[in-house]
Amino acid sequence: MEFYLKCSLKTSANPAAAKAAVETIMNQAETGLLAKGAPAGEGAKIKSWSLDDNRIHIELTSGKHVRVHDALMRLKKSISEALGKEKIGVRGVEVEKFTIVVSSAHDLKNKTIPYVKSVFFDEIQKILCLELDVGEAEMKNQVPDRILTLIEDKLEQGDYGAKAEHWNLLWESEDRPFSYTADPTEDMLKLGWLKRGSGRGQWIHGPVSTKLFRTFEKIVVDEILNPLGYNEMIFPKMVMWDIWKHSGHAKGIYPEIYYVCPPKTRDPAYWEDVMDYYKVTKEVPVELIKTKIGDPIGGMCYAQCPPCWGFFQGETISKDSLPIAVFDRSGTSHRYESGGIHGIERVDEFHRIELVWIGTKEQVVETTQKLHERYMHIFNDILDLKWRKAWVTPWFMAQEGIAGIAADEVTGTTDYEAPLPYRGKDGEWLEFQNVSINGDKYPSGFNVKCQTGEQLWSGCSGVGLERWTATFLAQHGLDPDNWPAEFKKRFGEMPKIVKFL
Ligand SMILES: Nc1ncnc2c1ncn2[C@@H]1O[C@H](COS(=O)(=O)NC(=O)[C@@H](N)CO)[C@@H](O)[C@H]1O
Ligand SMILES: [Zn+2]
Repeated sequence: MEFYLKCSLKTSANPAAAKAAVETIMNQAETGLLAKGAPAGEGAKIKSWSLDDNRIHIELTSGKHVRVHDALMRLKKSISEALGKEKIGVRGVEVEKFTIVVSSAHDLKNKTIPYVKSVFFDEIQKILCLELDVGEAEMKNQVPDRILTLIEDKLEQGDYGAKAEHWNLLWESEDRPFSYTADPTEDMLKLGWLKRGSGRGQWIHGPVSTKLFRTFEKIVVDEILNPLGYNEMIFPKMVMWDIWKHSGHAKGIYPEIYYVCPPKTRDPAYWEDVMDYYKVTKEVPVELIKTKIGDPIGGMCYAQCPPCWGFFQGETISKDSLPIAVFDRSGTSHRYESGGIHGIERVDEFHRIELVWIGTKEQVVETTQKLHERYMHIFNDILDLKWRKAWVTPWFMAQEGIAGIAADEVTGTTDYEAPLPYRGKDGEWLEFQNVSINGDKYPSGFNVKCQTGEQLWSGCSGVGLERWTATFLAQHGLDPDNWPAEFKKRFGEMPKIVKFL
């Protein structure tokens, strides 16, 4: 990897008066200024420098240590001091050429990258040459470093063939016969348990399917949350960009967010023309409305746990408060899912119980283990499911568009999956929930510290109620007489169904 920078420092007057001082700085730089922080001999190098009547021209090269833009800032600081003594000021930096060369087996697919003027792939030398379009501000703000990281991620994604999901079987329950093999959503519609909402991937749950959701929720409360001491919180459901910047979601969830825009003003007079248009035409003037709403402030709840970190952000948590175990079930999550008509197993608006636990690495690993044990009890002894667990790409990496698995063998996501008999013997299994150890990602992302100074870790688990319902009914059918006794007794009486004529 090689960085190259050709630039000049603009001076308020002819720098000739300080030539000797500049010469000394340049001569000592490679063993001093530009070597600091780099392994021996791997600092930045000065390829050339010269003075003219109001500029100091500099050419720099570097490897990945003391990169040329950092090297320039160091030189600029020291030259400014020297020029200052001659009452000459440095008036900024002009970049003539900034290139980064990295070795690469193949070209980049998408070459439009912010602040990148051109991308050239040399097939023979197997190198990728990037020409950047950056100024002093971008160099100070480490934009070249982020561009390099982005390129390395893209090249790696290319190797994985985009999003190759990682999947390793951990455990599978006993096989069991399935007496019911129809699509539960179809039968729920026929029986009037639910109806499609008017929104894409949206459902209206009648009393029966709602009671199913609430029974699953009650099982989670009675079998997990109360016994393990989880306290309920209410996480915000409209998520601001700032949260997703800290959680990492701002790197990759744009294709699936339901965006939220505020009105430009709440003054009714401003909206009168919209109201009049509707009253006269009975049509909502969407084009007109688009001119009257502000920029998106964020989006509807997507991963459910990120907004809870606003509660801990910037704090130091006392040792005796750890481990923290909380959950949220205060509202819906929204994802602009893939097209096509799905049953309730894949919806745009869904209901999830999100568990979050925070502590030292040991506490988080122990809490996670206890959770897996409780889920094992629920799925085997109460819901009597056929199901399995698999170690997969951590959910937070997948949501940042990164494939592969986490660095250490502890951080990662366990997907809970079940077969849906109506999909047939080789049908795709459905992920009905997951449990993740998220490592230090969120405490670091939100700057949350522990009184003892140990690195905080966290975990989370998303219980999808549509997914539990789809799985449970797909395997047991809609007739309560065929439901496992342990579930049936918790469900109780079937609610009165609204009859449509
Ligand atoms: N489109 C969807 N429809 C129904 N349920 C969904 C949908 N997307 C996710 N879920 C539910 O939410 C669970 C967790 O979603 S996840 O993206 O895998 N993981 C996260 O977002 C983590 N924050 C844990 O919730 C899934 O296992 C599933 O049960
Ligand atoms: Zn989560």
